Amino acid sequence: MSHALELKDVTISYSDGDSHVKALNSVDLTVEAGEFVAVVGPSGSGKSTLLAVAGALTTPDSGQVLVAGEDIVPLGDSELAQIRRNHIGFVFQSSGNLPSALTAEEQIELASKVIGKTGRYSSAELLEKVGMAHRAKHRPGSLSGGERQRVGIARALVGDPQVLLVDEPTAALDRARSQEIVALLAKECHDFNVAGVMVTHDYDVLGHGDKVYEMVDGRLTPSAK
Ligand SMILES: Nc1ncnc2c1ncn2[C@@H]1O[C@H](COP(=O)(O)OP(=O)(O)OP(=O)(O)O)[C@@H](O)[C@H]1O
Repeated sequence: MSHALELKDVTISYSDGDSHVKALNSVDLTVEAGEFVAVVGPSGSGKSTLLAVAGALTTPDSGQVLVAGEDIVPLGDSELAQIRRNHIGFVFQSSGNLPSALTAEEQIELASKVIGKTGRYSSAELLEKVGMAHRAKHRPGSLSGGERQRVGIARALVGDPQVLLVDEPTAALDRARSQEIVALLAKECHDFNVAGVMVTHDYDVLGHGDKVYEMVDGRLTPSAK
């Protein structure tokens, strides 16, 4: 059986004039279906690069990135776009990028149209799962930061992705809301059988990870919660 997501010996470097940075330095990571992994590290340590590589947005210099058993590194742009549409959901920092004119329900329906499939659950069911059924007709302007994040999570789960990539989900939230949102992310990964990877600065939310890794200067190592 293949793993839902696997990075093997992945390296990517950037040059900027005289300086040369290994944003990812021989990174290995395996995430199983239904597992929620947290990656913590300081600014500039390579966390966003890790998500970009795992999410078929950036091709590494070397190594393998296997999504549902397929190495995506050799693929071209249109095939990578297909991998993103079919297999990967993204949750962003504050879900501030939700179109302001659309209700919560319409946000989910739009995402479904964009990827061209619905998946197991209707938009109403997805909103129910993230505790937002009662706010389905509300637009982002009348939702709190935590509620917007819940809509962002439901939107990322449209179409049954195998991998959920989460970038600093608590950046715009207070402490209590941060705990709720990360607990919800972990629960949805377990319930939807999705391989989740969350990158964060926030040490307080690491307890929700089934596994925790630390990123320092492009190197990923297992860590205690
Ligand atoms: N496109 C790029 N061109 C040049 N350097 C880059 C590029 N992307 C990332 N880097 C460099 O690679 C390193 C890792 O960056 P990355 O954004 O992955 O870190 P991060 O841990 O996500 O940081 P933050 O928490 O501040 O978002 C940094 O030194 C950054 O300056």
